[in-house]
Amino acid sequence: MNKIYNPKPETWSSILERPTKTVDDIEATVKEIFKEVQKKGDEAVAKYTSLFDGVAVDTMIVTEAEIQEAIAAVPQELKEAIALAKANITAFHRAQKTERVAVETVPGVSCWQEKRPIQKVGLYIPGGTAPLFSTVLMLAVPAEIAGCNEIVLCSPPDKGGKINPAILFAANLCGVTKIMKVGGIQAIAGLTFGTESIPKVYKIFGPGNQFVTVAKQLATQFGVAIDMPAGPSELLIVADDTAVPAFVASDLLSQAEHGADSQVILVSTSKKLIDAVADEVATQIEALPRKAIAEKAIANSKLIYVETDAIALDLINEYGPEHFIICSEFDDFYSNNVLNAGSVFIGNYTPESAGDYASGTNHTLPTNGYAKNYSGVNLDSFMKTMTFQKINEKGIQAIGKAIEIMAEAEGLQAHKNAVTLRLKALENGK
Ligand SMILES: NC(=O)c1ccc[n+]([C@@H]2O[C@H](COP(=O)([O-])OP(=O)(O)OC[C@H]3O[C@@H](n4cnc5c(N)ncnc54)[C@H](O)[C@@H]3O)[C@@H](O)[C@H]2O)c1
Ligand SMILES: N[C@H](CO)Cc1c[nH]c[nH+]1
Ligand SMILES: [Zn+2]
Repeated sequence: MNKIYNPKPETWSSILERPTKTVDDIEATVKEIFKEVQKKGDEAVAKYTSLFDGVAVDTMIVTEAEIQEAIAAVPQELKEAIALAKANITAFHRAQKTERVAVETVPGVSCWQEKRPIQKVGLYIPGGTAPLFSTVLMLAVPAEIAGCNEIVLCSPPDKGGKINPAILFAANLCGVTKIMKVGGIQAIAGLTFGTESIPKVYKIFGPGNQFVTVAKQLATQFGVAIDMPAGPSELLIVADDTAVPAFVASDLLSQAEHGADSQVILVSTSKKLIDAVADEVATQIEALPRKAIAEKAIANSKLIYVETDAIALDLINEYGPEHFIICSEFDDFYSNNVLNAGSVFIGNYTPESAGDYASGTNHTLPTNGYAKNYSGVNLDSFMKTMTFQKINEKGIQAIGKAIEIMAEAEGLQAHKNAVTLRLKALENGK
């Protein structure tokens, strides 16, 4: 791992550059696939599934028989673990429901705000190198709590043309209404335009590799909303001598094993800790089944020494990590002052994996610095906020004049008239 000591602030952005491909590299492919799916529907989707996933599927739609087969195939122990995770995710997301906000701004003018579910949502579940059934819980649980009535799930088929049984089990458990064997750019294009088999949706959710992430961003140009750009996983840990090097190394490796383009960073005010963590990473990586993947991510990763916690905090806020672990004597300082992070994990006994699976928080989070301007998935992601107003005679008399003056000043006579007619009617006692 690269050790960097006291980097000057002007070098931070190049040191902290993500290893992901730039959007330009992928955009041309995404555009071409979108065009073809829009024109040819299922035929184009099947073509790209065969090209990128190396399999020809008879029908993209998962049947009830396949779901029942999957339910039978999932071991009882895993079913119980999924049930525990689902209960915690449900508890945390249900608690995010908010009351109606109502204010009488002036007597006779009532304004209120209410939330409504997004009716049709598409959930993308990654399946390229690992079948992320935990992501089903993270997306379908809040979708169901919000009251979305069409929940379409897409995930890439394996070489045998099947979706991992745990994904199907979790989807069935969490109220998904339609499951499709399709992944990558072609899945996002299908959800954007609709095909003979894939329903067109209003909003697309879920993480994925760079192809999926760029495709989601392009989907927004065709009127579909997305949760956020949630690309290759990343983790930044700030730790000092109160941290346990073996724990810190295990957390770094947990995100490094996601993909070669994942990025993990340690920031520390202790050179001793940096050395101990580097040794631990070298030892622990040897035993990992996904060592080859983790090694590539670790090669891009950094161990950064800084002199003070204040400098560390500035660097962290500039980076805006997807996940931020704090193992420091000054954990309050970091948790109170961090501005840019998708999800924060505090203390030696809060591994990042807890948020990935079962603490209750959502693991679908902004990457690539988007934690500066996007939230992770939460209950509100599946809802729209609508405002209402009801004005009585007294109310329109209170604000009518101001509206008339403002409409006149904007040169919008019809706007003014809509008020003037009412005010006159009231003056005339109508
Ligand atoms: N940010 C988050 O919240 C979060 C959560 C979970 C996972 N992740 C990330 O999700 C990613 C999952 O990636 P994955 O690859 O395992 O699964 P994936 O399902 O995202 O992507 C697999 C699909 O990519 C397509 N593809 C592969 N190579 C291609 C190419 N050369 N051209 C066009 N399309 C191609 C194929 O259609 C394949 O089905 C990882 O990077 C992981 O770090 C992020
Ligand atoms: N760490 C991933 C988000 O970046 C989520 C995940 C799912 N399974 C394991 N991890
Ligand atoms: Zn993870």
